Amino acid sequence: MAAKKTGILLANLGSPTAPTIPAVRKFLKDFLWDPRVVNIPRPIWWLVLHGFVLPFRPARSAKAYQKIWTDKGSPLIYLTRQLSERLAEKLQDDDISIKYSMRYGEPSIAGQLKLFKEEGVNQIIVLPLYPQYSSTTTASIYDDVVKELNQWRHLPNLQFISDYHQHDTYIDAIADTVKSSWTEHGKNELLLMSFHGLPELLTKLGDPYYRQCQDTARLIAEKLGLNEKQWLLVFQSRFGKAEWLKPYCADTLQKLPGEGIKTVDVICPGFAVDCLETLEEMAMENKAVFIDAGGTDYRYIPALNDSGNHVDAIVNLLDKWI
Ligand SMILES: C=CC1=C(C)c2cc3[nH]c(cc4nc(cc5[nH]c(cc1n2)c(C)c5CCC(=O)O)C(CCC(=O)O)=C4C)c(C)c3C=C
Ligand SMILES: [Fe+2]
Ligand SMILES: [Fe+2]
Repeated sequence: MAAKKTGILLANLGSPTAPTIPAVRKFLKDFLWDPRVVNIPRPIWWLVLHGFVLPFRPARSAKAYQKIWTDKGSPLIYLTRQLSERLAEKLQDDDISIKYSMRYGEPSIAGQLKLFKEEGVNQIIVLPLYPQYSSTTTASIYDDVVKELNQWRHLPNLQFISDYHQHDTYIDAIADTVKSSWTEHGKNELLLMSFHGLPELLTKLGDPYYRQCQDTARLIAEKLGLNEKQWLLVFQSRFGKAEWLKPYCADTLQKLPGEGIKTVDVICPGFAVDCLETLEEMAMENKAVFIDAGGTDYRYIPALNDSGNHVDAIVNLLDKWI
């Protein structure tokens, strides 16, 4: 019998290959054509996407990507890669192969699964780097995994981690980042917990994302001993004209100084690693909204990224299978 060999596949969203208009257009075309992300009848959505979104949005998004792009490329991609490297260093096991992948772009999920096959892996654990499950993100990774495995004759054991929104070590790790910030810089009046938004309709159709964000936020607040006046859950990154989950982050930041809250700490617990949505939208754009409205201190606390706490949380999460 072949020795047990486990493949751990971290999966994240993906980024354009460069912060340029053509590269961003290619990325958005791939991402926004996914029916899990936008579930509008195909002919109608094709016309809207090609007539209104792809001619205009890439210029705006490319500008935003330029502000956060680094020598190592997109933060989302290099931080996911570094996280997988730290995880391999921590596990130090020849029977475990760790790879990272992107749902849109490279390295692709299909390509990394094929490499596992060549390595003789007979157990695969897929960990989407989305603590809260959404049909738009987590399920799309599942679709991509299954699309590849559908072509295999000999299927491995497969474990798909659909969420970890209330996992102890993940909650502890986030709470620790907040405590470290408080120790280093002092505690602001309010802890704002911002999650990526989602069309409201999806919750009505059974997507558990909204409830899972509420659970995560409450658990973090409890862990930090905050009363209900000391924290707030908001949703960022609205896209398009439909109603999305509320309260909207930017509207809230606009109002807070007028209500007497002039200093905020900000975390984004739904993002495993920093990316466009945290580094540009939260740490730059929304900071300006708050300061322009009369706020005096806005502190964005980074995502878990490739920290030891994050690696420990993932090892703990995978413990049952490795
Ligand atoms: C209908 C549109 C979108 C849905 C639904 C959506 C859900 C969703 N997205 C994330 C995580 C990320 N999104 C990121 C970027 C991004 N998201 C959308 C649109 C939807 N997201 C767009 C158009 C973009 C691109 C940037 C822009 O033009 O504004 C990213 C960052 C990618 C990067 O390269 O850094 C992440 C991460 C979640 C978790 C989610 C549902 C819960
Ligand atoms: Fe998004
Ligand atoms: Fe955004």
